[in-house]
Amino acid sequence: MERLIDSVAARRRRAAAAREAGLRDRVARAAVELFDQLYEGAVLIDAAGTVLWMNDKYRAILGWNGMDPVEGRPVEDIIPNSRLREVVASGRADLIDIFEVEGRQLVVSRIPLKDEDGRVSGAVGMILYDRVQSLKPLVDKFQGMQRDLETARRQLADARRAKYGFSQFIGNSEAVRLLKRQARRAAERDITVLLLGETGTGKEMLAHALHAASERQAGPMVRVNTAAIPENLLEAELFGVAPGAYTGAGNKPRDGKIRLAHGGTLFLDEIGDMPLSLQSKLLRVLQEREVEPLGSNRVIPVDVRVIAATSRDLGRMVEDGRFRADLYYRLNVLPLRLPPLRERLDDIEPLADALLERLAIEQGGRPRRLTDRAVARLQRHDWPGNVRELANLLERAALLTDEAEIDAGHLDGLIAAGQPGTTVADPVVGADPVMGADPVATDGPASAAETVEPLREALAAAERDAIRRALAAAGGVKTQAAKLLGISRAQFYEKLATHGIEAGLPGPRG
Ligand SMILES: Nc1ncnc2c1ncn2[C@@H]1O[C@H](COP(=O)(O)OP(=O)(O)OP(=O)(O)O)[C@@H](O)[C@H]1O
Repeated sequence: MERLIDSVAARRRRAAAAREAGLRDRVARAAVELFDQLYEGAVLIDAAGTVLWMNDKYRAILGWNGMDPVEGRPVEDIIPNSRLREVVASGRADLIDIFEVEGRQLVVSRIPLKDEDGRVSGAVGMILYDRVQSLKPLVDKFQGMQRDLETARRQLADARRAKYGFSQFIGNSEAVRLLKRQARRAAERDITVLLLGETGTGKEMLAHALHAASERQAGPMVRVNTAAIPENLLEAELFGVAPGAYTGAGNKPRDGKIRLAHGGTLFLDEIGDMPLSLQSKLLRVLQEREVEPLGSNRVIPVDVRVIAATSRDLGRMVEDGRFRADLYYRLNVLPLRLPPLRERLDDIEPLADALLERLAIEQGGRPRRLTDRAVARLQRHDWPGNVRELANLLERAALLTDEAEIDAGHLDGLIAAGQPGTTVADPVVGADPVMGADPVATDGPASAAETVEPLREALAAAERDAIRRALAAAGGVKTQAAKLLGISRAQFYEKLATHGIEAGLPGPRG
């Protein structure tokens, strides 16, 4: 009885298998017919790369002699440079490609065929379109867009690459040599660095050099200037935005600068200006190494090395409750102090030479030289705006004279015009802006024409004066000073940088 049941079951299984095989056969034939009708050309190969079938249209495109069979021959014998064998080997489809046959550009598609066990048993190649010429405008447009995208990507990558190395950080004084030694050691360790120094002492430049000498040099270097970004935009700028986080946020996520620095260095400039409300969120990034975009309930892991910089006294800000103590200790792992220019007068000459060379490259012509008296004059100034102020002064001095040498007389007036408390009238009445007020360094009596200051200089001096007064009135608080002047915080910060004014120390110096 059991044997009878077994043989009935076996017969049923055989009948089902035969039905399935028949069905598969019919489907395969229908598919081949469909290929033949739908496509400009179609070819089928087996796992060994042998042609099993090719439709007449493909044969015609190849100019194949109708008498010669293509079946049973290696696919490359029939279609030179065919890539169907690669599709068999990889098991991956080439959904769309442009392929040249007999000098004609064809739009083709290659798809692997798999058996029930998922093994690749062959491949089918289809010519989707054989008149690529008519697609040329579209293809050109696409290629153009791809080129633009590549250029934009390259430019962005360049902008995010470190701009300076240690060798460009000029200075032979003991203080700078020590700083560079410490910075080189810091670069090798993947730890947080805090750069402390007055405005224009080279904090940003050193941050770039640290990144360039670190293991992260191939990664991005992303700078955020906390003081230059309005408070209400800073959170989104730093942490990013989830889709639809607020009205107008759009429906695509926007990466913040912290995320953009992933794998590289995040340079937080003017960290002392970070609003208290964001300080705790930043602390979390440093502690947990993850960032939570605005309006998101998801955290994203980030791998960044943080370099922070400030011209403020962060310790004092902690005492005054304006900076979180826990964030301060997180940042202050390795503090590096950048000495002001007045503490390293010997560096002025090499710095000035390098800056004049840079000017000559930018503006063309040969670099100007400084006379000994000019160097001595520069060394008598106390440089509240440090190297940036020196660079601005040399640029203006170079504009004032066509001579190859810049002498003390060219510098006196410019230095006097930049002094705190100088008003528009001062240079003409008190100190001569061109020939100078210092009798020791003046080269001779000035003519009336020489005492007239270019309007640009006069306006700049007036602006500098107004900024200094506002800072003094606001007790050094930038936001307040910007308000007094009726300009935005960002504009105010830019002006400070342009004039080389150190915001923390308003009023006369030296
Ligand atoms: N040691 C140096 N060698 C050569 N150039 C320097 C040096 N220090 C500063 N500079 C130049 O001086 C200018 C100001 O430097 P930088 O912006 O790095 O200063 P900073 O301390 O970051 O200023 P701020 O605090 O105002 O942002 C830049 O043009 C920089 O190239």
